Amino acid sequence: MEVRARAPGKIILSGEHAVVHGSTAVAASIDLHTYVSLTFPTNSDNDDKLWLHLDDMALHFSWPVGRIKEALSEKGSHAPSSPKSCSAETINILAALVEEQNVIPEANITIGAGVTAFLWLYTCIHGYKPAMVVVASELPLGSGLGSSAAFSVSLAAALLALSDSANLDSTQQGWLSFGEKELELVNKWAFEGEKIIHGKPSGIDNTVSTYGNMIKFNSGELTRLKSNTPIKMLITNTNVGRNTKALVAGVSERTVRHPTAMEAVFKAVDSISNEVATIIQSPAHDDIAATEKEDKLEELMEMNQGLLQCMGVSHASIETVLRTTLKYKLASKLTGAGGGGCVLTLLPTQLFQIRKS
Ligand SMILES: Nc1ncnc2c1ncn2[C@@H]1O[C@H](COP(=O)(O)OP(=O)(O)O)[C@@H](O)[C@H]1O
Ligand SMILES: C[C@@](O)(CCOP(=O)(O)O)CC(=O)O
Ligand SMILES: [Mg+2]
Repeated sequence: MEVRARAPGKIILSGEHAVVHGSTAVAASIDLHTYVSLTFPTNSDNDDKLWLHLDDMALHFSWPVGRIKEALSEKGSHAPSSPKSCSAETINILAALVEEQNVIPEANITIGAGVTAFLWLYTCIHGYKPAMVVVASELPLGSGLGSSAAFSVSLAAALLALSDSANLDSTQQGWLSFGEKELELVNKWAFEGEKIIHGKPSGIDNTVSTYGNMIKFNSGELTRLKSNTPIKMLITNTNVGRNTKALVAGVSERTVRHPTAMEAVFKAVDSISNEVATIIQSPAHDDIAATEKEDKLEELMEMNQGLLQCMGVSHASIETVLRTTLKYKLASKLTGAGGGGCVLTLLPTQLFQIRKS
């Protein structure tokens, strides 16, 4: 039997990093996904391996399930309905299982964290059962568009769909529908995956990837946002690679060095995010109101970008995009962890009419 799941990436409109320290943030899912297929071999296949194929990178892993069991010994736990954190000791054991495969090139070494997260989610949800898992993604990895969360959410969804504890309704054309309880479980497991990849995630990325649409997020609480006017954002990828875990740790270190100043920065970001959420949800009945709304959002994006610079997560490549878009009077901010990665630019609806006059 095969099950397939997909989960979207995201953009953060306001509040990245500060959200890790308790501030509010606003995020929206995007139409780029990570896809996971899970197949259990039939008895006649006589296969005792757990296979993982990362199609985009042409990386193929396979572990005899007995080898995983032996390495984890009593540390493994098979409890699909009780999401559990992976201890530092178990992360090391799983990372060693990944490393001994010797398939990840030095240049892509950060992929190891994703594969470690895979082994944790798989063994917790399915124990030591042979299976084949294939992953493919439309998202650029390590660019701020939440590939780590889309990976964790799509994986958790596929694994839970075929677990004993799943109680999913079949809808038309063979699709399974996840109810509120199941979505909550997917989100919790995905958060455990994100912890292995990010170190200290806020949970916003896995939450928006699980529930979709636009959300306001604060300390694990999500509020769904409804925008009644479209907001267009251009996403520019600087193509400068970076690692979320290192950037999040850098902000925490700065916070330890300058607690009072950083507290003020996080408080300002919190106000900005709440204002962004209010503006997004406010009605705009005509072009003038829509333009006013966009002007306010542009100003808040610039303010948020300034505060991200205070946190030390901007980058020369991001500044280049900011300067370039400013030439056209367009406002931009980094999105995700920064340090390279992607930049958002608001594209006003009246762009062409306004700029011409
Ligand atoms: N399709 C995938 N296959 C394996 N690992 C993945 C995949 N997508 C994401 N990851 C993991 O997530 C990491 C990138 O996450 P991160 O640094 O948080 O950036 P972002 O989430 O913005 O893309 C990768 O280095 C890898 O460990
Ligand atoms: C920096 C942060 O706010 C977002 C990270 O997003 P990404 O992994 O760069 O897509 C971290 C988090 O909230 O977990
Ligand atoms: Mg990430």
